[in-house]
Amino acid sequence: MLEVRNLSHHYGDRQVLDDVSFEVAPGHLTGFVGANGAGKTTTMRAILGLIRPNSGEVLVNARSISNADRAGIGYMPEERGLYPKMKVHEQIVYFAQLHGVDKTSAAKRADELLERVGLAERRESKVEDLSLGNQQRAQICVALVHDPSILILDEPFSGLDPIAVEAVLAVLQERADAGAPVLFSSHQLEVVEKLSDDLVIISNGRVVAKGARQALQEQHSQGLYRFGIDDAGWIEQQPGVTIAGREGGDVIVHLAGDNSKAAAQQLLRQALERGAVHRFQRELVPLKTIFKEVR
Ligand SMILES: Nc1ncnc2c1ncn2[C@@H]1O[C@H](COP(=O)(O)OP(=O)(O)OP(=O)(O)O)[C@@H](O)[C@H]1O
Repeated sequence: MLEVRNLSHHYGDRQVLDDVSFEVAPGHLTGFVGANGAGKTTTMRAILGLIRPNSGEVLVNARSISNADRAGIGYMPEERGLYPKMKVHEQIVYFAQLHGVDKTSAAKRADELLERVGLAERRESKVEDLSLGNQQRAQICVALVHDPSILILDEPFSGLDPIAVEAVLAVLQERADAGAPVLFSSHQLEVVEKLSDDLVIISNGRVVAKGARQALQEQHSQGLYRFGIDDAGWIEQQPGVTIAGREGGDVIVHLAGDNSKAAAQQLLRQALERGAVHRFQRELVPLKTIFKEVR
């Protein structure tokens, strides 16, 4: 378990982290989202020990994080740190060796990772000759080559095509399945929604929402139901019903009151009396909506 506890930090008289606390559970992919300048990179740097926060602490398995813990972190910094003139495979091996992996194992692991992220054919290319998306894939290999026990990734999916997103996700999931806590920041909310088990949302240096992604979505979706019915004109005339949206022939309704579950069943009965119901389900708001609500 990786835990950030009560982190606060100032740059000059500007407070950029204000009592930030959250946990990244082993085996979980935790999405870290927030607007530009919200404090994600600063938090990650504090975890890595690259800045010393004014107050607060970082814990690994309930103990203060040690240098050994930090050496075991796979970090993908926001400012990408590859050497442009170095060849891709050579570079990944070089970084693995910095983490104490012997050259033979590093070379083998680098080949495996390059294969996994679809970059094997470019192993002998100089980094500067790669497209930005491919440089990104190489950077991910660097973060993973020493089989890190914790992963901290600043925008790992930016600039990746959908196939590469899938490939990178599979590698991250594998590390998570091996028990690593994985924290990744991203502005691609639909990607975060798809990938993350847990969420931390930060706004102006404060954590404004956190927890299991599904639970957070459910919490923000109280009273929302989707009906697939041919004629929905009558539905908005019902007391306590407002139309929250229409999509692909479905109507999404919001049911007011504490017992929206019972109200939904009542509405379903009415709909069935009027004709066929092609679809009836609870509707989950997208992460984008939650993000706007809490920030
Ligand atoms: N070295 C620094 N000196 C002064 N201010 C800084 C420094 N680094 C970051 N900041 C400020 O701290 C705040 C938080 O920045 P941070 O990079 O942590 O945000 P972020 O959430 O990662 O943003 P983004 O999504 O744009 O990468 C910003 O207002 C930024 O300008």
